[in-house]
Amino acid sequence: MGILEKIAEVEAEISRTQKNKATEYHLGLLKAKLAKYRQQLLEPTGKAGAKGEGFDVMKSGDARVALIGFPSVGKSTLLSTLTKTESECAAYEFTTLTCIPGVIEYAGANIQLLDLPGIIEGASQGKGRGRQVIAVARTADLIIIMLDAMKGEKQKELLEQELEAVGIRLNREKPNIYYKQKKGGGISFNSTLPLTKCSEKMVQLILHQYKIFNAEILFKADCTSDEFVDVLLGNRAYLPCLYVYNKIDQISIEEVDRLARKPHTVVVSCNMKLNLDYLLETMWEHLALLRIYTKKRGERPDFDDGLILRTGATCEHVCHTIHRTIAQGFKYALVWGRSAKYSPQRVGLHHPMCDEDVMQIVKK
Ligand SMILES: Nc1nc2c(ncn2[C@@H]2O[C@H](COP(=O)(O)OP(=O)(O)OP(=O)(O)O)[C@@H](O)[C@H]2O)c(=O)[nH]1
Ligand SMILES: [K+]
Ligand SMILES: [Mg+2]
Repeated sequence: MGILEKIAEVEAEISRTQKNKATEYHLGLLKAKLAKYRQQLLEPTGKAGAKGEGFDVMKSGDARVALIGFPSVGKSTLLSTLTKTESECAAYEFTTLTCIPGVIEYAGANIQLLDLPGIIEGASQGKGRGRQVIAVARTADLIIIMLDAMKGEKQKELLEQELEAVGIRLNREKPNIYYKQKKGGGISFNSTLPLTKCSEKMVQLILHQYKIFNAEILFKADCTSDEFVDVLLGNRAYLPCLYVYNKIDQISIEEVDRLARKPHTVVVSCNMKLNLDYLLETMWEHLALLRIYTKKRGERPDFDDGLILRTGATCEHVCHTIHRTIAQGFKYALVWGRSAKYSPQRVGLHHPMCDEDVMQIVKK
């Protein structure tokens, strides 16, 4: 039996099985099995083939945003509208057959926007160019799921399933579980709080299925067994996602209002250029990039020429962005802004920076 049939079989069994206390372990195990098969599907062992499968587009700029959606929802129209790049747009499906990069200049940052071919149901299993599109999506800092406002709900669900199936987790934190495989000593299981969605027994059964008999596990949050499997398999991508409903010129104002209130959602019309400014603003918020302004002693900072860094960046990251040798001669830095307890605060290399901080480096 091929891997696809195995997957189909387990999926069928999951949907046949009623969800209740008695079937809890059985279902948990089935889901762990499913995750295992999908893993095998994505990373065929031995032969190369999976590698280099994506479209080779160089990363450039400060961040990368990938446009994912069914055919003809308006992905290329959006790229052509927001960037100087033209990507062919047409009323027929699968107009775009490869990855087309464009650049959005916003708040002093260069954001790479990638137009991609439309994907369809079954993409994660290799239908159409789905696998390649998804491979690119994994490399993005933000995913935009573009939807046709007329058929958004169904499309949204299907796309989420496709991305989920290949280990992409949208708008979710990495589960707070410590896991380490060991050479001996059996399974050591602990949790820092009472667990309501998973249990030691469940974890043992799952590990058994993966033929793991020695490991250390510490649940630091009330996670589910699915989340444990995610940590166990390890190659999950936790990415922010924005849902963009396009073609709102085609639906009623009440419907526009309803869609606009959903979380992580922006409604637009690319053809009519409606709400695109708000889309850029929300995109920027979801990327959560930091703008850091440096200054020399006795001089004013240059607010037109900031450095762009990622969330979680420290003083050390700022140094590296300026030049790779700066951190070596670093004594301390003075920081003005939201990350400082008082302005200026004297900080070390590990100081976490905030958006729009001003920094002055003092050398040894
Ligand atoms: N009514 C309406 N039509 C739009 C809007 N934006 C795009 N379209 C139309 O939708 C059709 C498809 O647009 P594309 O940009 O080619 O869509 P795509 O998602 O790139 O499609 P593929 O590359 O085939 O996956 C074109 O005929 C566009 O003119 C919009 O805001 N409103
Ligand atoms: K199209
Ligand atoms: Mg297109």
